[in-house]
Amino acid sequence: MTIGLTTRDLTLHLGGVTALNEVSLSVQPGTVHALIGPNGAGKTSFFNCISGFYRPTPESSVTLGDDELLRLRPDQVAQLGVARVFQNVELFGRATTLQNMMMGRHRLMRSNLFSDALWLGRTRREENVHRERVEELIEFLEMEDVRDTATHDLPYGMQKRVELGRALAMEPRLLLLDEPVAGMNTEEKEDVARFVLDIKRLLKVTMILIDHDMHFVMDLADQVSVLEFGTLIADGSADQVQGDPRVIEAYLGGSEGLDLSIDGQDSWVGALRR
Ligand SMILES: Nc1ncnc2c1ncn2[C@@H]1O[C@H](COP(=O)(O)OP(=O)(O)OP(=O)(O)O)[C@@H](O)[C@H]1O
Repeated sequence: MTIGLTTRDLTLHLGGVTALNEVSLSVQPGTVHALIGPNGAGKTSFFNCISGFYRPTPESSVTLGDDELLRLRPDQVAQLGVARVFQNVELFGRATTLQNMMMGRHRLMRSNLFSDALWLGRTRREENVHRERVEELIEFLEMEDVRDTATHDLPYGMQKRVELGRALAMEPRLLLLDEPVAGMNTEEKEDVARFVLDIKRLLKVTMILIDHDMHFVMDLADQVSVLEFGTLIADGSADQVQGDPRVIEAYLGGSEGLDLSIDGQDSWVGALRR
């Protein structure tokens, strides 16, 4: 079932800094929801709160469907179907694409070492089912050519794709994408954009996306939330947010500009959508 996420008064103190200040927002089921903001705005902190790595104030609430996520451990949050693709590559480099993706099936595997010893047959059957699912995902992400390649031998863009595959292998209900196209060339970005649209359309997974590439974000996101100094300053469609004076000020007032110019041309993700 497609599921949404709601935060109420999400507040996080880190040392002397209020990294998140009463952030209340709703991520609609089956949508791509972007979270943007200048450096230090609180985006990564937001993900860390959802994932169970950080402890927000007791008044805060984060619900996934009917489940309250706060006060759960990261492994318990993962069990509820929240998967995350991290900013840095976090693969087992000597393991192959297939092996790395099989690790994503861990939360879905019922067998453990003890039952393995007693029920070899069942374990083998279970392993086959997981293997089949991973093979389907390898096809979905067009990685057949590299399925048996050690991931440290793959180009950066392909390593990121394996990570996406491992997260999808968890059969998540919510996928957190932390700067998925940082450091990628245009072609690699186009691939990621295409896969994000396919994940939404075909797998119907709800996604929250953090990225500094505004073309990528604005073209993909159904809804955009903007943070500044831990406070939610705008929330709406890409068009609404881009025209919001507070958002423009937040970016232009900082060291980085919000570069939304597309050189008079249609954007590349826009072209993909047609
Ligand atoms: N471990 C920490 N201890 C103390 N302060 C922290 C810690 N991590 C982050 N902060 C502070 O919390 C605030 C929010 O940081 P966060 O990393 O969430 O921002 P961000 O929007 O993800 O930034 P970026 O775009 O640079 O990744 C910043 O002021 C940051 O300096």
